[in-house]
Amino acid sequence: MASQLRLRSALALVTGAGSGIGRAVCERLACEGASVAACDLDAAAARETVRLLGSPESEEGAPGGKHAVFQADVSEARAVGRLLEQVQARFSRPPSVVVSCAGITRDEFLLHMSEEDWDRVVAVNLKGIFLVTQAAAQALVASGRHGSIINISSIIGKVGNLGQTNYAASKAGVIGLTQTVAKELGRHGIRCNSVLPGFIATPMTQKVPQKVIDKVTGMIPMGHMGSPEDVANVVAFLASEDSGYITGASVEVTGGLFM
Ligand SMILES: CCCCCCCCCCCCCC(=O)CC(=O)SCCNC(=O)CCNC(=O)[C@H](O)C(C)(C)COP(=O)(O)OP(=O)(O)OC[C@H]1O[C@@H](n2cnc3c(N)ncnc32)[C@H](O)[C@@H]1OP(=O)(O)O
Ligand SMILES: NC(=O)C1=CN([C@@H]2O[C@H](COP(=O)(O)OP(=O)(O)OC[C@H]3O[C@@H](n4cnc5c(N)ncnc54)[C@H](O)[C@@H]3O)[C@@H](O)[C@H]2O)C=CC1
Repeated sequence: MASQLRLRSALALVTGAGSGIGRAVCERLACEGASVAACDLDAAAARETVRLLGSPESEEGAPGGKHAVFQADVSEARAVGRLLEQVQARFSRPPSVVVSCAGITRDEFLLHMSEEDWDRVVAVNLKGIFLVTQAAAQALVASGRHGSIINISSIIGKVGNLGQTNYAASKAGVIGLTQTVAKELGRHGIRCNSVLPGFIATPMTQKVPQKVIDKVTGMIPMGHMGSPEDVANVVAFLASEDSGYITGASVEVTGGLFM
């Protein structure tokens, strides 16, 4: 019962909030009492997420509501700077929980991958997390507040994957970034951890060829794909004081895939 409101004093910024894992994270953190700043490139999708959060004060655009919607491209420095300014203006404080879920794939074998597809995936998945983490950390340190930063990497960042040189590199980079941030910010009471999901049923994996889905599902010790809620459960733990002595960790949520 205690875990149900362990985030009642938290303001959580979630990027990629408009779909899949990010939407599930928003729902779980709100369920545990957090106010949610739901950010996405797709503002309409983020608005739908906030609508789903259901508290009466979360009516879209309700001034002073418990939750709020923000639109930003996390790969753009100016957009991320504006995002943190807008969140602090709306809630009068920096987010104490920051969950970077925004991410894309542009899959292709190395021999045929375009520079553009390399650049875009790294810009969103890695540079985006750098920009959001830096802006949020600067605000927290300036205010003397503690915080928990959770970056969504992937098991692919650990083991690689056919057709994903760009994605694998970006997700491996997230792990290294997270460990370094943990080293630098621990003395400020700011924790930083990575979550490495496996094969999770979201719009992102719906694009995977069925023959590949069939191959990988048979490799998962638990025998099935994971759900966005499986990831959100772990994010909520890392966001809360129940993980208060955990930082720099990479937590795999994979059903045992590639353990
Ligand atoms: C030995 C089985 C190992 C299976 C491992 C699968 C790993 C997947 C777990 C992912 C967990 C985390 C996921 C995540 O973080 C979120 C995502 O990134 S979801 C997207 C994941 N993307 C992929 O896995 C890439 C899938 N492949 C493709 O999209 C296309 O193949 C690609 C665009 C790269 C190339 O298309 P095309 O030129 O049309 O070639 P084919 O599709 O016909 O493929 C040729 C051949 O290669 C096999 N193959 C392709 N990708 C994979 C792969 N990832 N793992 C294993 N095998 C792959 C494909 O089945 C074909 O085999 P044939 O025997 O020749 O039919
Ligand atoms: N689905 C899976 O199997 C796995 C997903 N992940 C990671 O989890 C995170 C969430 O993935 P899913 O929910 O599956 O994907 P999704 O495609 O359902 O959601 C991604 C969200 O990010 C948003 N987004 C994309 N580019 C953006 C940008 N530049 N700025 C702001 N928002 C942007 C999209 O609009 C979308 O709402 C991603 O980082 C992904 O790499 C990691 C491992 C496995």
